[in-house]
Amino acid sequence: MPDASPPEILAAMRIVVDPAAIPALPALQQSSRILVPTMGALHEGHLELIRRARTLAGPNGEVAVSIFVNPIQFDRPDDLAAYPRPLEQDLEKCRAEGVDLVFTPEASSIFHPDRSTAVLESSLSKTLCGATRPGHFDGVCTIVLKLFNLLQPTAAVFGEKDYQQLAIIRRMVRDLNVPVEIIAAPTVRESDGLAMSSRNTRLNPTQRADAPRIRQALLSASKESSPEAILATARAAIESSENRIDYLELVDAETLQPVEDLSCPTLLATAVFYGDVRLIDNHSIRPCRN
Ligand SMILES: Nc1ncnc2c1ncn2[C@@H]1O[C@H](COP(=O)(O)OP(=O)(O)OP(=O)(O)O)[C@@H](O)[C@H]1O
Ligand SMILES: CC(C)(CO)[C@@H](O)C(=O)[O-]
Ligand code: BAL
Repeated sequence: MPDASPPEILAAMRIVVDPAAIPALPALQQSSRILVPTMGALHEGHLELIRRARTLAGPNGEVAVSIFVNPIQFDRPDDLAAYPRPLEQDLEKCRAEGVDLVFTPEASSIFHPDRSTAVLESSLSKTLCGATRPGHFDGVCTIVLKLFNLLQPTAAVFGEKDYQQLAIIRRMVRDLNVPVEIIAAPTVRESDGLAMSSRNTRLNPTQRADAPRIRQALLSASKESSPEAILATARAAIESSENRIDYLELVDAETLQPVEDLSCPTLLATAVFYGDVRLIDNHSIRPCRN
């Protein structure tokens, strides 16, 4: 019996707030659901992730986007309070990209008041952002696993701007046998090289004009031939009267531990404060030298 629904209704994007109302993944035709987890305030970086998901899902698969500012991954209450939440604009952007399902729950429906279980990663999360944002990646792993359990995606797309997050999610999926394929997408940048980030909107004009130095510094320093020279060059090029370096490290691209030489693929990674706005960026140094 043919479906009598008009095509515009068939194509409508579903917006789900209540976790209990998440539609099941149809078993036969729509066998894939590709999830893009976000905290909203969507920009071109997110939209590239969504386009990647759309391509992977194909015409019969589903693209799901979660928009949830996850309170348990914030180490500073002021950062959580100031996080931008332009939900209506986000929904319009998702519609324009052909997203099938947006999941945008309330924190109260996600976290039981009496919750006592979390996902803790104990190796990759000890350096870089994990060292300066205590508990951050426990919060990320816990919400991502909950999103996977709720939405049952076949695959999920994450950005390389959050390189450490991507590595930790891959580790979690491996260690806990989570049946979700993890797809990485490259960092999308403004025309002056600044990595797109929802927090960029909180920079004042002077800070915004200064911030591209982060990317320029990582690129120029990576031409140096020793870890010491790379770090010294990057530090000198990032530092300005507008900012404060939270961390700047050269780590093994796989273990995320600091390196003493350049014999393996490495990652030059930094977090930089402009006032109370914290920006991150990284640059992979390949191929192996020495
Ligand atoms: N510039 C970017 N290029 C590619 N992916 C990105 C970019 N910015 C964010 N992402 C990815 O989008 C997903 C959701 O990230 P999130 O919602 O935290 O956005 P964000 O811009 O990183 O915000 P912020 O860093 O201010 O928290 C993550 O997988 C993240 O890596
Ligand atoms: C993966 C994520 C959506 C979990 O809250 C968040 O850490 C982010 O936006 O990168
Ligand atoms: N994309 C990183 C999320 C956070 O800063 O909490």
